Amino acid sequence: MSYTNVIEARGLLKRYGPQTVLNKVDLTLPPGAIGLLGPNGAGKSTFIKCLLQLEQKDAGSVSLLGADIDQFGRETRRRIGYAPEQDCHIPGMVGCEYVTYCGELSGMPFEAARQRAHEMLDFVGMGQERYRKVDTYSTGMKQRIKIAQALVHDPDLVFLDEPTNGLDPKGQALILELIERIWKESGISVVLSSHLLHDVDRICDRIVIIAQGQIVAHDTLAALKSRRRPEAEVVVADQKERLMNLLAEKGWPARMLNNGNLKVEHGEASLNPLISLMRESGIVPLEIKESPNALNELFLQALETKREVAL
Ligand SMILES: Nc1ncnc2c1ncn2[C@@H]1O[C@H](COP(=O)(O)OP(=O)(O)OP(=O)(O)O)[C@@H](O)[C@H]1O
Repeated sequence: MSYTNVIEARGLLKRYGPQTVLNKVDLTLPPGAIGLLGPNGAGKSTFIKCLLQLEQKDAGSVSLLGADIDQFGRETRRRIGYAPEQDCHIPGMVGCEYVTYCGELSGMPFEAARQRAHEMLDFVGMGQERYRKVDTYSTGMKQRIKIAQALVHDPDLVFLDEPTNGLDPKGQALILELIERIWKESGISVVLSSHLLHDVDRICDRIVIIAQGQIVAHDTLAALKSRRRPEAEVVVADQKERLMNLLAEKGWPARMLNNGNLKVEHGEASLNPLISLMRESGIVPLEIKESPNALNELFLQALETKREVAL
């Protein structure tokens, strides 16, 4: 089946008891490296599980790779890989046996599955450890073997749920490098779920921010990074009241932040008019900071929403 979008969700609703975890999510995603970003408990894993029919949705429709999951769920799953957030290995099994077995579960004949398993274990950088029981692996190795099993059947789309969890910065960087290659070198679309902005910022070309079961932002990384609110934070040592008055005369709303700095909605394409105003008035700024790009700002807002709900 041909497709333009790898994921299309319409009105996706999921409740656990009284809690609405996905609140009528609408989302259309073309092929690519997609970052699903949100604070802990935002609903990322539940979203992935509902798409993969590991959890039953309460309402809405979903198409993956152009096929409605309610009609073609089983067939579609063969073309999709999944590395869950939790450990998913089979206790007592050796690494290469386990990945081979996952290939067979996806319908591959044993020989083909074994060959492809070794290729994927090479890809994720597993050496002789592949002949050891997975139970003895370090966290980094377990994350890598989860990626190998998700790719063994050569899917068109792969979901990686928090694949950098529990890793030190070096381990995180290694995993992110691997994930970047999945899309760039193999053309397999990747949905990378993370609560870390840095993860998705580095390697995803499209970002979805989810908070409290709702999509709060969805755009290309480039668009989110270039979108800036015409605001600035001004640090001045004195004359704050005078500056506030000058800004009000100019028609630029300003407010004093808790740290004593002034937040100015200057509405201009650059900081130059604000700098000129201050220079002409003889007020010397210690620093003028542009507002963060939309990606940072939206993610901070998502974190903030989460915190407010927790209080
Ligand atoms: N099986 C379940 N039964 C009841 N509540 C659940 C279940 N699974 C998840 N939840 C709740 O649904 C909400 C969303 O959880 P989910 O795991 O989807 O979030 P997440 O964004 O993946 O978070 P994290 O980054 O911590 O993995 C949370 O409040 C969680 O407690």
